[in-house]
Amino acid sequence: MKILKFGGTSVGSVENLYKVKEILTSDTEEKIVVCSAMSGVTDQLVRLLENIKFGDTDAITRNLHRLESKHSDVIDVLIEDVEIRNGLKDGLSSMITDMFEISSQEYSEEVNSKIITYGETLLTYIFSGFLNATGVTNVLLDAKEFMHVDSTENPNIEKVCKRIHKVLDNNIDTTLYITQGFVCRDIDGQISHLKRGGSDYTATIIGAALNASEVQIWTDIDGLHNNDPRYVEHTQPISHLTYNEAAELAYFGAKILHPQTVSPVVDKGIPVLLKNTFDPEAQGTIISDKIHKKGLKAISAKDGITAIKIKSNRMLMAHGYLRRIFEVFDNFQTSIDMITTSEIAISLTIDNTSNLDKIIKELEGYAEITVEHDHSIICIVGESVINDKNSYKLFEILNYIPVRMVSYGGSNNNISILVDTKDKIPTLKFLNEKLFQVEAIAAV
Ligand SMILES: Nc1ncnc2c1ncn2[C@@H]1O[C@H](COP(=O)(O)OP(=O)(O)O)[C@@H](O)[C@H]1O
Ligand SMILES: N[C@@H](CC(=O)OP(=O)(O)O)C(=O)O
Repeated sequence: MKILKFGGTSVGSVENLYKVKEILTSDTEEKIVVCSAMSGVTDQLVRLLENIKFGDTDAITRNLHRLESKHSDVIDVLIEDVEIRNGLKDGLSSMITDMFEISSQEYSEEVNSKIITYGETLLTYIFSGFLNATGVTNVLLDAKEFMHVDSTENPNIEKVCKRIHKVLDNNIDTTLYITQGFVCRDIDGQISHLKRGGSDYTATIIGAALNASEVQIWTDIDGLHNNDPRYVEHTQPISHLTYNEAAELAYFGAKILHPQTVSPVVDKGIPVLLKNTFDPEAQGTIISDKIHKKGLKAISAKDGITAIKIKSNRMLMAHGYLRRIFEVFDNFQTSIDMITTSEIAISLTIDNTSNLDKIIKELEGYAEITVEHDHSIICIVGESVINDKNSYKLFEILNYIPVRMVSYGGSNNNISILVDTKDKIPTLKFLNEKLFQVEAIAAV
């Protein structure tokens, strides 16, 4: 059994859905296919949720009609048989009616999750219908029946395993299943959802639950590149990554992978392949526990970072001071990403600022606090990267860009620097040239 996940761009148009069909029919192995919403649809649903919050019924109506016609147009082009086409359109209309009903309710967490996951529901319904109509027999599974993850940080794989086996046992003659990414149920059985981009995580949770032979993540690029291709030219795909490397890169901003993607499959050693829907022959990236090459692999950047400097002469020669500071962050369930210390000051970074005011108020009781927003962590990753003979070159960045913090040696596999977000792109470009010897480089 293989798990294949197709992202928003891969299922974002009729033309692309044909490409996905080709990939699915290229072999006969048993597969579960996890699909995202068509690209742009989840963002549209986020806007719909704003309309619901403000009780803006005109905007809700406009939004839902736009959503219906977008999906209805896809059915028109995909399905030739009139009867099947009309049947699918009836189903679509009744889903939109359900959405109207939910949108008339008072806004709540459950309304939020029900609405925001509808993009996956609509797309999988149409795609499964299209495959069946064109002779590719499949069964559409409702992910809400088995994705009981309890807590998104710590999914209950055993529970998912039991439930998904039950669902599969009801369909033993099938070798192709289509299901939705992103949606799940929480510990109380309420409909919930994973974080944005979470369908990758759905795929690896299912992969772990079923002990799949591999999980394939199909997207619009030929694997994880050694730098962010949105900002840097001449990036290269990486053929092999370890789970550690992939987890660091995903956590520190490599958008191609949801940050939690690899965690469910690490213990079971299930490989994760990153493949390009638009170039299926390209090798892509294999993520596994095997170290193919040590040293520098890739650079990524995570935005939205806040730096906090905590300064106090009382730290001088005192013990127990760090513990008190960490306790404050712990009490407000705020995790710390980077940390550097001197004898009288500590600088640290957080990305979740929802409790920042309370944290500062408490810290101000015994230290002078300075807060700087809009920073980015630039992360240089590779197994034993700190021993790579080229790594020292990254410090030349200090000649050109004001670096706020440096973290070296916390792990052998990661060197991080903190810069103002306005310096992120020049930093990524500079490091690309220095570390990967790429000639084309923008002037810094
Ligand atoms: N290091 C990286 N390697 C590859 N792609 C990256 C990297 N960093 C950012 N990206 C971007 O991630 C995009 C894929 O994002 P993703 O959310 O996985 O798309 P989808 O879910 O629609 O398949 C790529 O088009 C690319 O621009
Ligand atoms: N549709 C959801 C979940 C997801 O994983 O999407 P994508 O695979 O397109 O990143 C989102 O936009 O967040």
